[in-house]
Amino acid sequence: MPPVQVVIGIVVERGRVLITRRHDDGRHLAGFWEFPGGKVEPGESLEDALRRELAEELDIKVSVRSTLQASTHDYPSATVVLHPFICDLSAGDPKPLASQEFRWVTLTELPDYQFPPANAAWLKSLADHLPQATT
Ligand SMILES: Nc1nc2c([nH]c(=O)n2[C@H]2C[C@H](O)[C@@H](COP(=O)(O)OP(=O)(O)OP(=O)(O)O)O2)c(=O)[nH]1
Ligand SMILES: [Mg+2]
Repeated sequence: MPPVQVVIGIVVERGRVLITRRHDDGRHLAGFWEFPGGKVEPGESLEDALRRELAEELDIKVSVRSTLQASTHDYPSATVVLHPFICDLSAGDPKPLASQEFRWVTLTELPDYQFPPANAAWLKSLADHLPQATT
């Protein structure tokens, strides 16, 4: 199977980042915290996929500031390539349309949340890429 391309939004607002919690439904990574996003559909650009996912999952619009290097992780079920985008919130108040809950957290608080193994490669160095102090 070819790798699954996944876009994720690291939405920054007033020194905090937006994280969402996956449903406790027994599916892949159930209950883990993550950054909103999802799988890129055929024919879609990465940025179009990001806008679609953030609209579908949270009813928000974002403007992209920068991207982080893509990272690849092998899960037992599939290989996933994560494409992280650092964004500003440009419109809307987040609603947890596809997750159990969302939170705005500082980078200092981020280690208190359990993220999927694929995020570990870059999560610790996230501060180096963010626009302002988020502690
Ligand atoms: N959204 C998101 N997915 C992540 C992160 N880290 C990570 O390993 N993943 C994995 C989990 C999934 O195997 C894969 C795709 O994410 P997803 O479940 O959000 O995909 P989707 O929104 O298209 O949802 P679905 O239609 O498959 O239910 O990426 C992350 O920080 N955010
Ligand atoms: Mg998703």
